[in-house]
Amino acid sequence: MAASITNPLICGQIRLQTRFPARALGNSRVRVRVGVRAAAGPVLEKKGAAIGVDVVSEAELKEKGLMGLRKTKLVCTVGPACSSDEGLEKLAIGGMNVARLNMCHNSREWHQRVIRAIRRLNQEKGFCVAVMIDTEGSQMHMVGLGGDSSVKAEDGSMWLFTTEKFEGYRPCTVQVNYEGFAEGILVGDEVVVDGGMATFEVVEKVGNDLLCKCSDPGLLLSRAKLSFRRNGELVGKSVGPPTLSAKDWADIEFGISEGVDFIAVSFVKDANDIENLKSYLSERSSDSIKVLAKIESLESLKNLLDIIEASDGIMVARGDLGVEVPLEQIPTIQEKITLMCRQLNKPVIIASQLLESMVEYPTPTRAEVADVSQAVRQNADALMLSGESAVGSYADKALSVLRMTSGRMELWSREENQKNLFPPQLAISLPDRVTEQTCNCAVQMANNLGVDAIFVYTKHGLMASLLSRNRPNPPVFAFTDNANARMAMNLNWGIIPFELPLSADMEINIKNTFSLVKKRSIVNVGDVILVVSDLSHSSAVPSVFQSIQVRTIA
Ligand SMILES: Nc1ncnc2c1ncn2[C@@H]1O[C@H](COP(=O)(O)OP(=O)(O)O)[C@@H](O)[C@H]1O
Ligand SMILES: C=C(OP(=O)(O)O)C(=O)O
Ligand SMILES: [K+]
Ligand SMILES: [Mg+2]
Repeated sequence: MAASITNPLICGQIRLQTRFPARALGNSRVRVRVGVRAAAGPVLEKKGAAIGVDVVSEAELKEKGLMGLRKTKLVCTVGPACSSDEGLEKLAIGGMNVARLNMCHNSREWHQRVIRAIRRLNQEKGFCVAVMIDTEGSQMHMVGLGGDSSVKAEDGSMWLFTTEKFEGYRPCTVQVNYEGFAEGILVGDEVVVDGGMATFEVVEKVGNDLLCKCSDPGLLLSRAKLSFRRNGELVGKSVGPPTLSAKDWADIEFGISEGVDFIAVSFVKDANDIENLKSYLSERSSDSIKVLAKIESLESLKNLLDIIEASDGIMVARGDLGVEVPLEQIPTIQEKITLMCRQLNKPVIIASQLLESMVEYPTPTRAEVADVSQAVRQNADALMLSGESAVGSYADKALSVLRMTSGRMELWSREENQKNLFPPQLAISLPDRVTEQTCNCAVQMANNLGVDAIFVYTKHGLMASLLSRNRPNPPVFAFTDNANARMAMNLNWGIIPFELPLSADMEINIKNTFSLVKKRSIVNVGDVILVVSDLSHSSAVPSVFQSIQVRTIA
């Protein structure tokens, strides 16, 4: 590995000394406005093709400069409120990096139309929106209440939990969706409804059913979630349906055939759930699809480290998580998961209720903006909208609130980032450790020198993600010749992916990309670029030659 600084004289110019400190703090050329230009978005011209960068990043760059580029990625759930071609285009213009399709809702034909519309927009208009499907997941839950939206369970009342199927409502009887729900359950165990809305004690096993006494009264909502506790501890995996149901597998098959970029797995229990899906994708030659684990159950919290290691990324699914654990624990769990993901170099999405009030209202609450800011401050890779974009009337505004709020917090955080430059060592083998160290040092150098951008040439996005992991001040432009890698990088903090043919000769790549980005005024003469690569350095030296170089756009 060689860390060579090309042309130190150019980089050491006085110009840099006077100009850089301000820039390193983001003061120069950066305008993060809180006003809303959101709904309309920037003026876009479709010319992304030759250099393989999306029109939205390019427009943002022209408007705000290199240091003003947004780092936090945005995921939008597509539902009836935004699924038209116009609705999707508005979200794309507004900065949606990933479209999420929740397979709980709507038909496969409906989802297929949306996926194809997104692909068409990407192709015809130069966006780069990745597609994520989110499995329904099989959870143990109540089945209907015969039309009632809720029923009250009184203290001491006796209830039958049964798998018998019937129409309508029978007093004090709860239908359960999963046949084997009572297997392994003992008299004295507790049935917990919606994480504690109401609790029952098992008094008798009657065939496959459970006779229970209400020990903590409360409301039962239709489709309320059921779990079991023994001596205060959750009763584990052997009880309840498998993580991926037959319908989920059919949805995954659909995702493979539509060539989606991400599959988010609901109610993951342990690393096996993820490993099974990944090996299936591999057998189907679809291992370019990234598998995200949704952390939304107590069980997943118990196996957190293994799950994160097994997956390609994590979603902190606060909606269901908040049903399983006391709400006051969610903020610390979120922070812990976010930190672990960064240490293990996996992108993390913070999801659910970020701007919940915007499902109905055109402005967020102060508390919601604070919650969004906190997630950005924690350095989450991505933020997600659910109902705000799927069914709300203000999808574009909600997206713009995410955009503006994250931009503002990123700017403020930049100064502080300097203090967190050294994450723990990750790799064990020497070659991997070299890559990791190269990226750590590169970011330290980039921040200290206050360079204008980091350029990385990457086959699968690994080096780009290792740079992103260090949360550098300047943007990371990741050049890849792999379309899947480009889409996957849509979830990585601070990376702007470019897709274009790469040569085995690094010098050619550097010359080519420098000239292309200059021609498009993405960078200007005099801009200082830190270049990182692990592609072979020259055709005369075919072996991998990792290097960090600092070059000036001439
Ligand atoms: N494809 C869809 N079709 C209809 N409604 C949807 C769709 N996707 C999401 N929604 C609605 O948007 C809301 C929020 O989305 P999400 O958080 O993904 O779902 P849920 O709350 O059901 O887990 C849900 O209440 C759901 O009704
Ligand atoms: C994102 C979540 O999952 P879903 O919307 O599928 O319930 C959640 O529970 O927060
Ligand atoms: K889901
Ligand atoms: Mg959920």
